[in-house]
Amino acid sequence: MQSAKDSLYASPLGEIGAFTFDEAVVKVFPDMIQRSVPGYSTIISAIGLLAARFAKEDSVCYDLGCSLGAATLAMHQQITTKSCRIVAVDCSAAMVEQCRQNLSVAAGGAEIEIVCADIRDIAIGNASVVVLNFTLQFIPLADRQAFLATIYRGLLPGGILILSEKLAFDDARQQALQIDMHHLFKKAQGYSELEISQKRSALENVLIPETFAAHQQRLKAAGFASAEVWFQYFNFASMIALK
Ligand SMILES: Nc1ncnc2c1ncn2[C@@H]1O[C@H](C[S@+](CC[C@H]([NH3+])C(=O)[O-])CC(=O)[O-])[C@@H](O)[C@H]1O
Ligand SMILES: O=C(O)C(=O)Cc1ccccc1
Repeated sequence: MQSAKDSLYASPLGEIGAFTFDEAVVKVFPDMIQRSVPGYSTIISAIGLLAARFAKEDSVCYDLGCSLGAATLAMHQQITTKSCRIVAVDCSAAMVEQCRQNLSVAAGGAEIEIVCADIRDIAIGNASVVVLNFTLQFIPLADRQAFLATIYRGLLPGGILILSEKLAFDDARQQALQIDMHHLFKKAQGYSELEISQKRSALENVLIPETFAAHQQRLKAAGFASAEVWFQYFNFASMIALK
């Protein structure tokens, strides 16, 4: 997936609008997410491995908030199960359009269906794998419990939810340190102080992180038997919830 360098927040912006997944973001998205999310590539690879382990015959693997289809592609490359289908969903028309182009190379193996829709509105059923890779954080807090309950109901017994999120911390010093370390990570990736602070403003009230404890509690309340972190790099974590 070739991509232009992300310089969307490099020049001073008079007014910083709320972050959206529009055409401008789509053009630079692979570079943006790679340089902004510590461990992103590691998580994508592991999603492929986990999908290969959990994908059941005649079941569906969902990639919810698929963006350009990186997790779908990883699952497609790793799944060897017969008659397994992958459904990739995103509500950004610009993302879905580019995702269709990116995934057109994925021939053979699991069939891929790409849907432009709000993930809160789709039917989820017969699922062996559900991926929410940095997507739940953009869903309003008030909708998160009901949405996870819908995912739980759509999963087959023994199914897996892979939930990756930017985390918050209850302890004030941890919260300050982890955010600081994320900003140092971004600086080391070539982002300037201005880019970091303008993007931070754009994400305010758009990307809402929660603590691991809050996620774990919600997952259990939705019905999941267990929920644990399998990967964390500063304030970015990926969790496994099992039905
Ligand atoms: N309600 C919604 N319905 C559908 N899509 C949504 C919704 N809200 C947000 N999105 C979509 O969720 C994606 C979040 S990016 C996911 C990365 C990807 N998973 C990856 O593995 O590369 C994460 C990030 O940019 O930090 C965007 O494409 C939104 O359009
Ligand atoms: O850039 C950030 O600060 C993030 O939290 C990650 C991110 C990555 C891509 C789009 C939106 C947020």
